[in-house]
Amino acid sequence: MKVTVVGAGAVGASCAEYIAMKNFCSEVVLVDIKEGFAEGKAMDLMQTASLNGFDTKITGTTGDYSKTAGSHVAVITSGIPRKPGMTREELIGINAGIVKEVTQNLVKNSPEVIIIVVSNPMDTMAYLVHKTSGLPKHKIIGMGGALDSARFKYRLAEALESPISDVDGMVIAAHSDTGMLPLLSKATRNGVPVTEFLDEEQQKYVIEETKVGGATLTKLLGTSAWYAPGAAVSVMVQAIACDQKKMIPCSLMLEGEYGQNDICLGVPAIIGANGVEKIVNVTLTADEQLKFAEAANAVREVNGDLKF
Ligand SMILES: NC(=O)c1ccc[n+]([C@@H]2O[C@H](COP(=O)([O-])OP(=O)(O)OC[C@H]3O[C@@H](n4cnc5c(N)ncnc54)[C@H](O)[C@@H]3O)[C@@H](O)[C@H]2O)c1
Repeated sequence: MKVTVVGAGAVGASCAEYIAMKNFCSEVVLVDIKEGFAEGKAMDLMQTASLNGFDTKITGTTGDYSKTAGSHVAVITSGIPRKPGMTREELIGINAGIVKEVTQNLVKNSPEVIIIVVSNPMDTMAYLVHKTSGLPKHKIIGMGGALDSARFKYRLAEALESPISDVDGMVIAAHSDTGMLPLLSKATRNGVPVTEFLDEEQQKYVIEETKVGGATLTKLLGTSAWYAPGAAVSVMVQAIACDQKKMIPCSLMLEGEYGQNDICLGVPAIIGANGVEKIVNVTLTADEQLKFAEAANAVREVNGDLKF
């Protein structure tokens, strides 16, 4: 299995590192526009191979997409990250051009590729890839829900004073500070609804801290986070590479599911060798349905700024 990661910055390199450490891919190609940067990151990572015990071959290239030919999966992390105080939506002007160009280069060299979109504003960038790549819809997957769900579980475990492995939960809808929908009604500790353990104030805290999870880190770090985003992507790549049929919330093109059409939004899906094997319909409460629809309206407005 050959995987390309475009953008050898913070998220791209972290993603390549986690993929290699899990040792399920034969090759990871890093691509960046900055001269020598991807080559340098690849060499540094390869020098951890004997220390960390992996056999995945990592190479780097400055914009030579012929080196990516025959990739099964490609991850797009190229673009600018947000600075403290910025929303993800403010990145659209620069990132849309980058994502469109990168997509064309990837598809030209790997016509069968499955693309995982990470660059922000992610739901809109995933929509852009649908509109410009010519790939079937099951081969375009936006990464947001996997990360946001991990942040939700972190906050749940904190409030429950429990180990994270006791906790399960999922975040759907938009990958934005206001449009995220942590499904508290379905979150559990060892199968018991968390609502049995947490009072209303604790529940509100978990939801609000989950939604601003990225902004909290951006304020602390001066740029957006990379470890958890990289790990989240690696879980998705592994689900495809190993045909795991894992249920992961991803930003997918909706055609009637959850009452929406012609929009990419986070919904639970089965991820396997074909990319998206199936979108899973879960029953939402009336309040969750309303919030999902509001998130869709906001993403649609951002999509309106795209020029194809
Ligand atoms: N979806 C998510 O959950 C999530 C999480 C974290 C970050 N992000 C987004 O991922 C993107 C990357 O974040 P980062 O922290 O790694 O940023 P970064 O600045 O560390 O890395 C981005 C890299 O992209 C490269 N690049 C720019 N234009 C390119 C092009 N045309 N071709 C190839 N490479 C190009 C840059 O040279 C840079 O090395 C940002 O848009 C960020 O907002 C998304």
